[in-house]
Amino acid sequence: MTLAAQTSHDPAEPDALDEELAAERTHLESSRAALRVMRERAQALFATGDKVAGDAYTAEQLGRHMARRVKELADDPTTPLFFGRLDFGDADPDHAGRRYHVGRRHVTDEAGEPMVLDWRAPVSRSFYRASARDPQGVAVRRRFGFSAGVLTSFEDERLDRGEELGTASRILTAEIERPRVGPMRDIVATIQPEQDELVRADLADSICVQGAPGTGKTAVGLHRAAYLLYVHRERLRRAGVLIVGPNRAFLSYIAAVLPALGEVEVDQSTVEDLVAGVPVRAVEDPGTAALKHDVRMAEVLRRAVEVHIGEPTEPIMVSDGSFRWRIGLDPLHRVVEETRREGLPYGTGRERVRARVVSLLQRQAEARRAESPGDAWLRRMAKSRPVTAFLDAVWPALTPEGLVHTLLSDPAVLATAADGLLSPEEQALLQGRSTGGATGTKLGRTPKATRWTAADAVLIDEASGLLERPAGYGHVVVDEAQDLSPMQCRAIARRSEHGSITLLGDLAQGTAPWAATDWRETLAHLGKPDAAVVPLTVGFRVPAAVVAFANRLLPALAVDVPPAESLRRDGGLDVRTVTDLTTATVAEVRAALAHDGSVGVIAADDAVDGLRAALAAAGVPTATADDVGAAERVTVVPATLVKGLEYDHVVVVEPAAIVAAEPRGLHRLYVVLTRAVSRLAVLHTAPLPAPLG
Ligand SMILES: Nc1ncnc2c1ncn2[C@@H]1O[C@H](COP(=O)(O)OP(=O)(O)OP(=O)(O)O)[C@@H](O)[C@H]1O
Repeated sequence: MTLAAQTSHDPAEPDALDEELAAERTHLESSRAALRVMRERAQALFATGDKVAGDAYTAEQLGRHMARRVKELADDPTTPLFFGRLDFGDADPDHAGRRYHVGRRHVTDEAGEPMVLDWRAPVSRSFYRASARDPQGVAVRRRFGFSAGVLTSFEDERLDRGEELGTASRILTAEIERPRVGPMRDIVATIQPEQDELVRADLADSICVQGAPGTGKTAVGLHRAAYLLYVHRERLRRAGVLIVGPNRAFLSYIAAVLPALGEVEVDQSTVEDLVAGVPVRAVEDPGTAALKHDVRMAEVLRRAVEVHIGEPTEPIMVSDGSFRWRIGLDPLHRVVEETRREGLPYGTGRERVRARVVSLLQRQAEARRAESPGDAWLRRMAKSRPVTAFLDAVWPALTPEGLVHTLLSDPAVLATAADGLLSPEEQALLQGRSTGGATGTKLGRTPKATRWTAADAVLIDEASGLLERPAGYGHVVVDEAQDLSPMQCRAIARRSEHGSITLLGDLAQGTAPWAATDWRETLAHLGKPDAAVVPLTVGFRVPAAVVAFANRLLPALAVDVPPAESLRRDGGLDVRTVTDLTTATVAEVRAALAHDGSVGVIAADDAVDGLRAALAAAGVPTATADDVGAAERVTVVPATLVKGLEYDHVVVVEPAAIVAAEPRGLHRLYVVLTRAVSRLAVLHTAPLPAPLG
């Protein structure tokens, strides 16, 4: 094997370079050995954990902690332990003359000296941000090139001599142009300065990233999660971090990134799963769904809850066996009114009323007996029949399903709650009176017997938030956020009320009927109206020629987004009229398989099965989009599932059919055309949609 050692600006003797490379390899080997020792120690502690811990609870806590620690210290032989090095100059006050290797996690030797610094450590920031203009004390920045875990090259920038490569770095270029296979990988080695600024934003800051396809939004979101977990370990471990993605195929595509960065405890969910309080067993017409996702429904639901709070009509008389106690109407009015004014979630309010009633009883008992009744007495009174009957009259217990069930089934209840908010036609639509109940919610006599739709689940989640506040996350990353409905935003807002969010999206890729056209509105629904909207404009995925082709659609998409510039000058675009789509697809896939990398065939949803069958018949096995670990190199993906994914070679089959399949079909086509990493082939029999023709 030849060692392709290279420096960019400092041609030195090849022998010296080989020596340097050899030294770096030695450092890599000893770092790996040190990591092994760290892991073995953790494992040993894990094994003896229950012997050293005092009690079962401590043992379990310790066991869990050690299990996590062992996982965090896993070493993947195919990913390099470090990817960069910083040599500080003599003048730096803190790090004068020091040299640090920067990698995926801290590795220390037996004496506790650092061998590799975590990329998230404060010093490592200079690896991403130092420049010739602002060297931040760094004399030399070195980047390493790897192939299958073997260190093959390095590239130096002498920042102290004003040298800087920026995006001209050969190692960056190689990483970007690398043929893609399998799931998404981390980008720690090549995070760009403007991305790093977002990754390292303060935990308190909510931010919204508007970026064209392939500008690294998903990558930024995942790395920010990893960064925040590093800096605020304890707090975020308690509060939790959540990643929200558009569908399960996408989540499985990104699932390996955080574990590769040593972060194994992050929740990942689709919005649908986040609000899955009830099973979804019915499908809805788009019009009714859009109405249920409309933000006015939040107010309808709030009112529907509020009408349950009534006025006390009779005093409470309750006996404890020895005495009969009485609470008159006036104090009961005051209790209800005071609690109502506090604006608590309804369920919490009910318990607050109960507690206040009990404390009125307690005061009477104290006055009579000159001593305070015990806890058992208080509990008994709280659960006594007269107290519960009073609560049921003025503040009845509600369930979210019950509430939505009534709203969808009882015209009078809906009319009251929706008065001035929804037109009579809209109310009829909600209750399936205008569609004859052909699609949509299949109402049963009870909530349990009802077959709910996905939009019902969103309403039920809203109702549930009105009754009880859900446990929130410390930080939530929301990907493909342009497709969130106002009601879905509110579901996320409830879960991030006391935390911050990273919102990632591209208005041009909005395909939902309620897709955002202005980030400010989305942010307002998310409860973060003041979050900064930051653009990302450098594309790392799609070759320039393909971007130019896809961008012809932009004027027709009616969104105001900054155009992106592709870093990739390579790549190929081939748009062809064919006579038979199936035959042409099979031939195109065969040709693509001659190259390295993944092949994605993207077609209108209803064409997918046919294409898979044709490919199978031609001896080309294919995988489905949610099976990222599949051995097959070819995936056939329905257009509606391809958002956020990428393939090395993309074959788009019949764009006109993709556009015709849905109201925002042109936006969908824009998504579809921007999935290619190296080559895009567009095969069509029908004329191309107008903007492309
Ligand atoms: N700094 C970087 N260095 C190397 N690769 C990068 C960098 N930033 C992004 N990439 C790569 O570019 C590709 C696109 O990134 P990503 O999927 O995060 O983009 P996106 O903006 O979320 O795209 P989309 O809008 O299509 O969902 C990925 O393969 C990612 O690894």
